[in-house]
Amino acid sequence: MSKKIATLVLEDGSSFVGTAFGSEGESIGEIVFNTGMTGYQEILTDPSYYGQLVVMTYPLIGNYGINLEDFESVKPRVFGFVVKEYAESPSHWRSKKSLDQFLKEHRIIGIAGIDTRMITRKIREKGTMKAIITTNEINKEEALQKLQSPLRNDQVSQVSIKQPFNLPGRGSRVVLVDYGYKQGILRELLERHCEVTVVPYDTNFETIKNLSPDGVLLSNGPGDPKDVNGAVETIKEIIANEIPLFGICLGHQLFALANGADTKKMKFGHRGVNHPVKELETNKIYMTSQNHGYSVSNDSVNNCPLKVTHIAINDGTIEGLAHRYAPAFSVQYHPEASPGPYDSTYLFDQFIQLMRNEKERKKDAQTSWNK
Ligand SMILES: NC(=O)CC[C@H](N)C(=O)O
Repeated sequence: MSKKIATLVLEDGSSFVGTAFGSEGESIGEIVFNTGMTGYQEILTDPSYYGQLVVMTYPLIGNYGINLEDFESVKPRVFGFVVKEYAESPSHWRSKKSLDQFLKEHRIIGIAGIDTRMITRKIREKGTMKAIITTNEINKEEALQKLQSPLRNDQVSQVSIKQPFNLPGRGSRVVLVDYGYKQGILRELLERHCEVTVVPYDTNFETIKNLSPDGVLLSNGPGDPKDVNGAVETIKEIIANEIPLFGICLGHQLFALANGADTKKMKFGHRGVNHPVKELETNKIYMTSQNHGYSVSNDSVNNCPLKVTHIAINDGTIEGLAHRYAPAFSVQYHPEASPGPYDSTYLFDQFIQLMRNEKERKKDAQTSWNK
C-alpha cells in the first residue's frame, strides 16, 4: 500500500516531508515537544494540549496501541501528532486498536518519518512557534501565509464541561473546577473517597459556595492563564472565604494571578515525565510529570502573600506555591502523573488533610463562639 505524503511547515520557514497516519487534511497549532518515552495515549487525550501539535522526542511511537484505560479525557485533544517512526503493528495485551485507527476516528492528523530531534533543537533554540501539518499539496509560501493568522485563545471554554456533575463519596466534599481536567485528578480524589462535583470553568463563587465544599481543586487546562475570563475573581473569593484550595498546573497559574503574582510564556516549556523538582522545605527531589508552556514569574511573588515551596532543578522555574495565611497551595507539575511517576500523589493526601484540619478548626471556632 502506498503511503500518503504529509508536510509539516514551521513558522521559521523550515519544512519537512513525511508520511501521513491518522486523519487526512490540514491542521495549524503551536508546535511543542514532549520527552516521555511512553504515555502517548495520555498525552493525546490531555485537554491541556488542545490547540497544539505535539512532537514526541522518543523515536518509536504507537508500538503498544490504544487501550481502554489510559484516557485522560474522552477523546484526543491535540491538533496534530508528529513522530519519527510510527509502529504499524502494535502489540500489547491491553491494546484494543492502533494509534492510526484512533486518530482517524477522531479526525486528528499524524505525520511520521520526521526528524523529531532536529525539530526539538529548533524549538529549544527559537522557542515554541506556530506550525502546520497538511496532507494537501502545498508550497512553503502558501503554508507560511496560513501561519500568519493568530491562534485561538478560547481553549478553556472549548474543553470545559457545559453542565456540572456529581460523583458521590463518603469523604471530603470537593468542587473540581474544570479548566480541562485530566481524568487522573478525578481518580486520585475518588480513590481517597471524596465526593466530587465537577463544575464548568466559568462557575461563579456563589454557585461554588452553595455546594458547601470542604475544598476546591483548580484543574489543569490549555492556553494562557490570562485568557481565562472570570477565573481570577472567583479564586480571590475562594481564598478570602478560607475554603481550602489546591491548584494544579493552569490552576496553579490562576492561583498565582489571583494573589497578585504574574505569569509569563516560557521559551519552550516543560513537557515530559522526568522533570526534577525540589521541595524547598525538605530539600527532597521529586521526579515529576510536566506539561506547561507558561510559568509564574519568579520576581512577581515577592510582594504577594505567597511563598515558593517547589522549584525546577533544571532552570529554577517556580513549581509550587503556598498561601502564607489562607489554606491554599498549588503545583505547576502533575501529581496525578498519567503519564509519569506517581511520586507526588502525596499532595492529594496533603489536600485531604488540609480540608479535615480546616473543618476541625471551623468547628472549634463555632463551639467556642456558642459558649
Ligand atoms: N497542563 C496545564 O495545565 C498547562 C497550563 C498552561 N496551559 C500552560 O501551558 O502553561
